Amino acid sequence: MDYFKQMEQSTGVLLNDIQKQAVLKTDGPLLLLASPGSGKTTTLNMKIGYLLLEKKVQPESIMAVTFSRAAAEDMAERFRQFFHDKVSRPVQFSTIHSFAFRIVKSYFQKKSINYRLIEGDVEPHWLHKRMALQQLFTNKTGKKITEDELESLITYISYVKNRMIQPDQLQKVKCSLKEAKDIYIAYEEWKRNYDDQTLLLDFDDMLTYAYEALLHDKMILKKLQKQYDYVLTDESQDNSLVQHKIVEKIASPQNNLCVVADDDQSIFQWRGSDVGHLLEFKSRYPNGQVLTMTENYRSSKTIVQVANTFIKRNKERYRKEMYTVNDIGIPIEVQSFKKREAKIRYVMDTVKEQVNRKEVAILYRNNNSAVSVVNAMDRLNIDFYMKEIDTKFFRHWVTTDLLNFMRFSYHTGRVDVLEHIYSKFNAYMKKDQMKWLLQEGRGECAFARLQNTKLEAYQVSKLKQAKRAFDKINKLSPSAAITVIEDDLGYRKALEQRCERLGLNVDRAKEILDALKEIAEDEQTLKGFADRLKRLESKMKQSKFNKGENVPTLSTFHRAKGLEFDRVYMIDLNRDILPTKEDNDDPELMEEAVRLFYVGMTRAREHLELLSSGGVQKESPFLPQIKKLIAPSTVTSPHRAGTTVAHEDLLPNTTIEHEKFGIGTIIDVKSDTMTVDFEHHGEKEFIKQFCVERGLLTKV
Ligand SMILES: Nc1ncnc2c1ncn2[C@@H]1O[C@H](COP(=O)(O)OP(=O)(O)OP(=O)(O)O)[C@@H](O)[C@H]1O
Repeated sequence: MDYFKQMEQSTGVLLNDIQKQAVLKTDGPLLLLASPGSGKTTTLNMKIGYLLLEKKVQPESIMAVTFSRAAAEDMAERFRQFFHDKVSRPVQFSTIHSFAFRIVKSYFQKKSINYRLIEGDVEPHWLHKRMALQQLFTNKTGKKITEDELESLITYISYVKNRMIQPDQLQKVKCSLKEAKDIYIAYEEWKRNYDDQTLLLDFDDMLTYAYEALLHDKMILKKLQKQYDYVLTDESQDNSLVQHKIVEKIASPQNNLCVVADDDQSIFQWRGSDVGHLLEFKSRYPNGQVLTMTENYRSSKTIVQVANTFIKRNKERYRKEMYTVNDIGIPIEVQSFKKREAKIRYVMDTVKEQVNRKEVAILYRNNNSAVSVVNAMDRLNIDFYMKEIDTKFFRHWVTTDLLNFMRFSYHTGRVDVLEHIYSKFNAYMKKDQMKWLLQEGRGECAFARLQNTKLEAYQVSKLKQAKRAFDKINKLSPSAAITVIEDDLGYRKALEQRCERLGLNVDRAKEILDALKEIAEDEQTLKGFADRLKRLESKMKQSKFNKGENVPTLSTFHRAKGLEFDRVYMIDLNRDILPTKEDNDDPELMEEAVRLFYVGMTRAREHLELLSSGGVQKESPFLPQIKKLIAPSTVTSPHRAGTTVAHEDLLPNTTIEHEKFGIGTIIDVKSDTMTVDFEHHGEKEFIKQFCVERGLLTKV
């Protein structure tokens, strides 16, 4: 029996003609360009299986790299599912970083270079890249760097190194932090001069040095080239220039290189991925083959058609027409809620109804969005799995400010706390006054003490007002306390001014404030509020242990790449979130925002909901476009002759027609759910109410 037939029997997947061609083309360069859900990862796995089982290639001779550790794990898992009983030794799937690190280690060993990693677990902690950059920023500006600024700086550095930007070109790289270039230069110098014996290395340096090793150490290069007869890379649209070059060096001179990519899913260009290099494949390998896979196996026709038309607004792309033979499915829902809480409540209500919760994903652009969802889920006792655990929200300056306002209200003599907030409320306190208070130390109410000093006329009443406000705060519920902080003490205005002055992202800061208000709503005391924040942080951290459980997945759009779910909720699709203000001003960023939205949509198999809040005027400008694309032909259910099934019709042995799965017989009915045995799709379980409300079933 031929390989493909055997694989169909053991995995249930019969590859299509293009996929088969991609598997059979083992020798020479191949670029496999493909649409979402077209089976890139499936084909790559089948190809590796083919190399092992049919061509009898040793697993150690295959270099299989992917973009992230999570993607490498997913790929290894899928490979295990397909081939666990067929191959004795698995292929190692690794990230390009871990691969590069192996090269660097042998390179440095040969050159007797000591090195220290300054990312990951670093001891002492001040040697960590983040700490070093914070210090270098302070040295340069005399100020403390904010989290947002630090992120911009780190992104700038990654971009420069991954794109192999030469020093004389640095000023051309955009960064919201104007000191970025100077700090980058100082950072490189600090690493070089740290001590004579040791080289400091960050993760991006691994790539730079690995490439240097391949260029300058012929022995290392030859050894790798000899070892790897076949080189395959998945998600290659996210590889940076230096990463592409490393892979290409190792694959040469045989060039048995299979590059799998979808330029429309390239969403890491902001930190240096280089899809342009990929698109010049033919000029690098004139004899190379390019295969295009556009049949989507994952999603309903509705989703495929809308996503396919949406992505065409981008100009910088390979022309592809994604299509599917899947059923039309159910309409895409686009909803805009007045209030964010209402939106979250709506998502929770529908998630609660789901039996198969691991087929549900809640996706968002920013990690901050996750906090409100986690809060709501925890209140409802719904467990979840988080794809990426980012707890920066709990240490963001807005969160810290609010907690400090509350803390200070308990003891207005705590000048050490006041120091962090005195410039963020409307008492117009001066630096000198704060300095004087700090010298005086903790004690009586700071405002009362200031009243005894020489004050500007306008300060007298302002300080009294501030004292009254702080005296009130600790007797209020957290929600009311935040209103006093925002309005009476003018924190919201101060926040806007601070963002304006320091070039910080004001929308991000307001999002955090709004999320904090949401969390505060269900709490009675300020202590309860602070404890709640701790609980949510710990819940998030614990959520990684729910992997594989029957729980919904929470993820950013970025981290959801490569995944698929029956139901996908894309939340917080608001103006200035996707696309952001910066995206609006830059055509390249705008195209990336479009791709990000596209990646989100194409994660859904059947059910896709696009949700925003703040009313239609606040919704993402992508949503009106999507609404236009939801033409009646793509969204309405195919016409069915029978009458819609009502609750009382849902009885065992009744034959029904489902709009997607066709004719079937109800075989089991429980209080909320029922099981239907379909003629062509086997047994499926449904929520009764959902089927009835949506009119998904008709009587036969
Ligand atoms: N020939 C095929 N026949 C039936 N199903 C297939 C076939 N090829 C792939 N699939 C199914 O299609 C779905 C998508 O496949 P896969 O995840 O490999 O796509 P992908 O191109 O890597 O997707 P993305 O780029 O969106 O992450 C999977 O459920 C897979 O089992």
